[in-house]
Amino acid sequence: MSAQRDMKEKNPWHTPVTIIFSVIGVIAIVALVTVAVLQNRPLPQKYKYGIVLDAGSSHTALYIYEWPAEKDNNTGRVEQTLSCKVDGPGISSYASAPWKAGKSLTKCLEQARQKVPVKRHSETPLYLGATAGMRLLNLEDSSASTKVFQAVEEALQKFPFSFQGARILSGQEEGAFGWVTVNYLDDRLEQNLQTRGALDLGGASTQISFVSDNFDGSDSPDNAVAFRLYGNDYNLYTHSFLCYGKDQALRKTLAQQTKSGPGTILDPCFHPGYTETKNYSVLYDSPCVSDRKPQGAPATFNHTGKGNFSRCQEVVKRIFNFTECKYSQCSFNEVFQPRLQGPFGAFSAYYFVMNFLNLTDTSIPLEVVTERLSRYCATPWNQVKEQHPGVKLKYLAEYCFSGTYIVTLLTKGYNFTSENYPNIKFIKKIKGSDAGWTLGYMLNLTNMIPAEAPDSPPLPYAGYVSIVTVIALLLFVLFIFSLRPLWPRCSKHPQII
Ligand SMILES: O=P(O)(O)OP(=O)(O)OP(=O)(O)OC[C@H]1O[C@@H](n2cnc3c(O)ncnc32)[C@H](O)[C@@H]1O
Repeated sequence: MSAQRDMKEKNPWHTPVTIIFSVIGVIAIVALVTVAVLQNRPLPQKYKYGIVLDAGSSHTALYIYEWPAEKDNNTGRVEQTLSCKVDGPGISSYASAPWKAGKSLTKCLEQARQKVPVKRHSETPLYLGATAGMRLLNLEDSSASTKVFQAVEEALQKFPFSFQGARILSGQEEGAFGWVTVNYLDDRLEQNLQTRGALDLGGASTQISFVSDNFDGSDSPDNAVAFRLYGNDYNLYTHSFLCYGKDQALRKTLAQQTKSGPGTILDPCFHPGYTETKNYSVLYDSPCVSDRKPQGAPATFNHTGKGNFSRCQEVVKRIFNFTECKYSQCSFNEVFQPRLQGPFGAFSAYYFVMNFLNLTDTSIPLEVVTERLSRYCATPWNQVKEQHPGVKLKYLAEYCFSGTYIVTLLTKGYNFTSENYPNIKFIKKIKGSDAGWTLGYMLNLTNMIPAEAPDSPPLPYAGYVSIVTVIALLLFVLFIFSLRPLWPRCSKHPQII
């Protein structure tokens, strides 16, 4: 008893001090862990939005993009969150009743109004970019094109978004922004990987854009676009062929066959058994063919299918000029084109048509592609209609021509061969976003792709908090050990001093 009393008397404050330090330490740990957990708990994601209207020659489509609101320098990933196809034709078709062009857009804009949270409406930029249809209308009748834009702007300004204007994109912009879209979505720009060329087939124009080692723009400055993206320089080759979209190319091919204004044309690009009465003035109502309108032709002609792929290819080839080239190498129509390089993504009508024909797999050799097309073109029209009851008749009637045109454009026009044809990938979407110029256009106008690679902290935030917590714990344990001399002795045999 007296020994125990001795011990208590020697260290009267040992136990309370240790308890106080321990309590403080435990509180410190709990506080640290709470801070780390609170900092890292998933917050409800907030988004920003951007809207782009693609006013194409055949139709208009609205796309909404979203990206995380809290990212600095707009470095968050941009994704398509809604697409809306406007009913009716492209805005250039409303030249005689411009107000209808504006009205046609309202349904999709209403959808956008529902989709974008109300508190983001006023800060959401809204762009309209028009492509080859409006380029042609502007060439043909610039005052009609101005009126269509006025009507469209009036309609768009009625919505609560931040309207940034409606304009015609140049062919060069259309090609370059299509290339940016494809490579952004594939993460090839940020990661500095080999880029993918872009092949876009619209209704009125077609674009080819790619990076080639032997192109620095000096041969043909009009085809050069220089970009600095994420700290890397790109010298892009791009060309847009106006009147070589699939609808205008079809007009050109028909115009080739109706030069002398016959009453009937036997067209190898349409199925046997197909026959329609068509109007000459409708066929030649486009600047792509208007100068070739036959004199003294009847009002209508009989368009009759013969279904012959190789003869169709002969007719299609005649719409290209391969004879003249003032450069070291050309694609067609005296347009410079450097050596094809790298993988390619082919979208829009390239995809629609090749997907219908079951030919999106480019490991199918080109000879097999042409064999299949020959068989398809030779299929009687009635049989084709029976086999595809749900497909729009206009598209269905034209797939033989469209497939032949695509193969001819790629191989004879751009010089793809059996060796590099497999480098092409027919694509519609990449990671949920449509391939096309709209995303690249918005990224550019909102400065979403920095010229320099953003400086990133050496550690991600969660890693930083975890390391701080572990170090704090270690320090605390060391601290407790440093108090060892003050620890109460827990011996079964009390020491008597
Ligand atoms: O770029 P521009 O030349 O202005 O044309 P666009 O913007 O209207 O062109 P799209 O990419 O929307 O469409 C390209 C073409 O594909 C056609 N098209 C769309 N859907 C199709 C489908 O399912 N099958 C076949 N063709 C289709 C459409 O009519 C056009 O002729």
